[in-house]
Amino acid sequence: MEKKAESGQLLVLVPCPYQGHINPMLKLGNFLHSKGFSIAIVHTHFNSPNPSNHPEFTFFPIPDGLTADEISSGNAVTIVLAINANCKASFEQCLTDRVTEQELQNKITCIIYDEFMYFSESVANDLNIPSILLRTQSATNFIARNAMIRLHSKGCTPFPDSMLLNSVPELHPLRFKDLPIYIFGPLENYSKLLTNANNVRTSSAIIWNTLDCLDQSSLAQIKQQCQVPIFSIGPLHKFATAATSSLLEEDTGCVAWLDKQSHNSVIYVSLGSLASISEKELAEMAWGLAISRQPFLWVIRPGSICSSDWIELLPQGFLEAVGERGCIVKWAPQMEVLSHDAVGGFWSHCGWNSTLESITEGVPMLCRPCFSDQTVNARYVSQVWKIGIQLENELERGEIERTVKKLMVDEEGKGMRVRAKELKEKIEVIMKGGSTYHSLNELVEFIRSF
Ligand SMILES: O=c1ccn([C@@H]2O[C@H](COP(=O)(O)OP(=O)(O)O[C@H]3O[C@H](CO)[C@@H](O)[C@H](O)[C@H]3O)[C@@H](O)[C@H]2O)c(=O)[nH]1
Repeated sequence: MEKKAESGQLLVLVPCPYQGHINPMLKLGNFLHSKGFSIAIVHTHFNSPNPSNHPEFTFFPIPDGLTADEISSGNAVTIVLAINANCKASFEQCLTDRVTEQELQNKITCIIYDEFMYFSESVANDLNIPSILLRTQSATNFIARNAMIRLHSKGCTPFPDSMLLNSVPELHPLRFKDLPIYIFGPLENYSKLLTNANNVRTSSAIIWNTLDCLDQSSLAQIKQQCQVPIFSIGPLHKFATAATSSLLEEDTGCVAWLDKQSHNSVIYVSLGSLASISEKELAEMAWGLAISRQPFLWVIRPGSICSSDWIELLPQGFLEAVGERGCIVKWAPQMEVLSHDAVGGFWSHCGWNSTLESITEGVPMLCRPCFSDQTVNARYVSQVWKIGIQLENELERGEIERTVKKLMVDEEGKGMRVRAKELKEKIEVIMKGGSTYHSLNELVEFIRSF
């Protein structure tokens, strides 16, 4: 019989306050809670998840010291650097005063923190508590971003146009244009953030939201060089309860619209929680979808086109042209959407969560990466797993129309759908008795041994 965690074993989880990071951390919390651990979530005031959706956790907000200017800049790298500079004292105080008091002076077994909340590691050290870090992007991206940091420190960035399509030595099939960068601020800041997140000084282990069958050679390479155990336990979203950790309200009306569409006919379009597009790109996307004549469900997040009145920015005549064939929402219940029988393709920015969620539902992808690890993921979707097509050029309606048809209707897309279903089935087996299953069990034993 499985050994339960000792009563009162308390884990403190510190998510990075962005949707793509909150989701995997809270799902990790769900999993560990199911194994008998008590879970406390320490989070910044900025972008805090809704505690009432997670009655099984205790939430502890901490002041983050962010200024109104930093928040309104929308620059995630600046904001995360500021949180790391500001939060050490408030986190330490929260642990010594509130968490232990609330949990009746129970000892904190371990702090599990997002790699980008690296201030947590020094707090853990000060208080003599073991710590583990969670990485929410692929292992291949980890190697690619280290290559980018090295090239940047040698003064090779930005890469000249003539280099962009060349392969990066030893990183095949990645090209220089696929190396992760952040486009909304100086590369210097992004490189600093990644370098800090890379430095695992005293943490006891790394939890990685990935799995061997997608990331095998990169994981093997990293494990060889790493001093601490690595638990590759992805895809974490599969261990979720029904509870949502969405920061925006999900529009469930789109599921009723999907119910009326035929099998595999709908292309779902979403660029995640951070990426944005210009008005011109919005117009090209709109007309590309319109002339493809394919039903579509499109998430246009408020603020993603530099305006909250996004519906007014849609080109004139577009809504009339598509009529009932299109459904537009501000935020969707994405996992429910991807598992819907009507959804046959996913136009995605290729954030790692969206990529994993699409793969585990066997949905082929139209990839349009924007920044960070998305370029690496898109390249792997199209060139390694061969379950998608990448839109590489400037967005243009004719090319969008052709690519949507290629994915949704043509033989090429059918082949991708078959491979996507095969990959989905392979992952199901891995989760039931393969590498993910074993890593999860090993992780639980590892934490219980503290
Ligand atoms: O309408 C929507 C759109 C998205 N989601 C969810 O939001 C998450 C989005 O995560 P992700 O696809 O990873 O994209 P980002 O929000 O852009 O995530 C950031 O964090 C990721 C993990 O580190 C990185 O891979 C990305 O590049 C980075 O931009 C996913 O779980 C989606 O299911 C919804 O629930 N509803």
